[in-house]
Amino acid sequence: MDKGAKIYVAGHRGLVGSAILRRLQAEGYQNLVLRTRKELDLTDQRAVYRFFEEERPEYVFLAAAKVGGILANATYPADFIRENLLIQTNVIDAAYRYGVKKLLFLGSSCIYPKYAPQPMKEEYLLTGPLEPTNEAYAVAKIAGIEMVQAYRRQYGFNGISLMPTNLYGPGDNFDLETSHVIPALLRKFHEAKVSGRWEVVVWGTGTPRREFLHVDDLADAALFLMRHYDGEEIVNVGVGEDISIRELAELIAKVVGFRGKIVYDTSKPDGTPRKLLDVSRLFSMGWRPRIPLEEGLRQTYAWFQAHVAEARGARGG
Ligand SMILES: NC(=O)C1=CN([C@@H]2O[C@H](COP(=O)(O)OP(=O)(O)OC[C@H]3O[C@@H](n4cnc5c(N)ncnc54)[C@H](OP(=O)(O)O)[C@@H]3O)[C@@H](O)[C@H]2O)C=CC1
Ligand SMILES: C[C@H]1O[C@H](OP(=O)(O)OP(=O)(O)OC[C@H]2O[C@@H](n3cnc4c(=O)[nH]c(N)nc43)[C@H](O)[C@@H]2O)[C@@H](O)[C@@H](O)C1=O
Repeated sequence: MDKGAKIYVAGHRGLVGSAILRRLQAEGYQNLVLRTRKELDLTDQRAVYRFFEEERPEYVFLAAAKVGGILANATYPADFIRENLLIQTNVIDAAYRYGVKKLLFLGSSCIYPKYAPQPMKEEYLLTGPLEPTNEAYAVAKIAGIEMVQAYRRQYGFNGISLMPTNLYGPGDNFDLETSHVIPALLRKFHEAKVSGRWEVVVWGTGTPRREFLHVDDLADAALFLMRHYDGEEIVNVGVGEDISIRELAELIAKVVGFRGKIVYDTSKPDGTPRKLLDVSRLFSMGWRPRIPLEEGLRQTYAWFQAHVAEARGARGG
């Protein structure tokens, strides 16, 4: 990917896409092709073909998808399977047809079986039943992995697939119904602190364990693999360590400065009991994450205060 290469970042306003865009811009890439969803709906196959025919990007980072936390996945499975199948099928096929040199597809750690041995190696894919709360999303992601591999085998198309663990960082979705746990808890603790409430409700039992990667580290890994990896095998992207939701809640309370009580709403789902990736494939290539969790949470909280809490305050929300 030379600095003049024409690069399409699909989903450049999302958590991951915006981090990849920041990183590309910081490294001096200027020939970037960007479209908002309003300008190009990636579920519309004809529009996607027209776009690739006109723009002819050389590299594609596919970071557009229907994404959400445990409750959104469990409540809207039809949207998750439909939109993700359409977006990824259209973009991967158009990339192949219109001569893209390399495409990077993003899966997720939820593609692995619910009770996979921990940490989860890439070869555990399709070895057991999935977690029901995100089965529709996971099946779409697994189809995307298969499609990238099939296009490599049949057509020699250079697509690679990354399986990131749970991500967080600036630009995340802070909506309490649809977000992932980190943005939800940052917001809940912040709002409790500023309004003087003494209790914060955390979903589930607090016992599930999750692994969290800052999105700037994910963007770093995405560029690293775009440059150095051309294989068919999927690659896990994570930090190699996990923590319980209870420990996470206590850490976020500390970061935000909330000193009240944390209560657990066990009517909400826990989801997969544990999701820790085996990252030895990626680490053996020489890549390492740089941002420790507490530092990443402090930086994300500062971003939330400046961009989300401030804007809501200004709107009186
Ligand atoms: N967040 C996480 O914890 C994880 C994410 N991933 C993967 O990373 C990728 C990016 O996720 P993330 O950045 O978190 O998601 P976001 O929801 O933050 O961003 C998704 C982006 O996709 C765009 N998009 C969605 N639907 C369409 C459409 N029909 N046409 C055009 N654009 C569309 C959105 O546009 P708009 O802004 O206009 O709505 C948005 O920019 C996904 O593949 C996801 O599965 C993997 C593991 C964990
Ligand atoms: C990235 C990943 O994200 C999803 O899977 P998940 O890991 O279960 O994601 P989550 O961040 O929503 O929850 C993690 C844990 O945290 C608990 N939890 C506590 N309190 C809140 C809370 O307030 N909000 C949320 N969302 N969760 C909470 C929650 O009950 C669960 O035990 C899938 O979409 C999946 O498809 C996927 O790819």
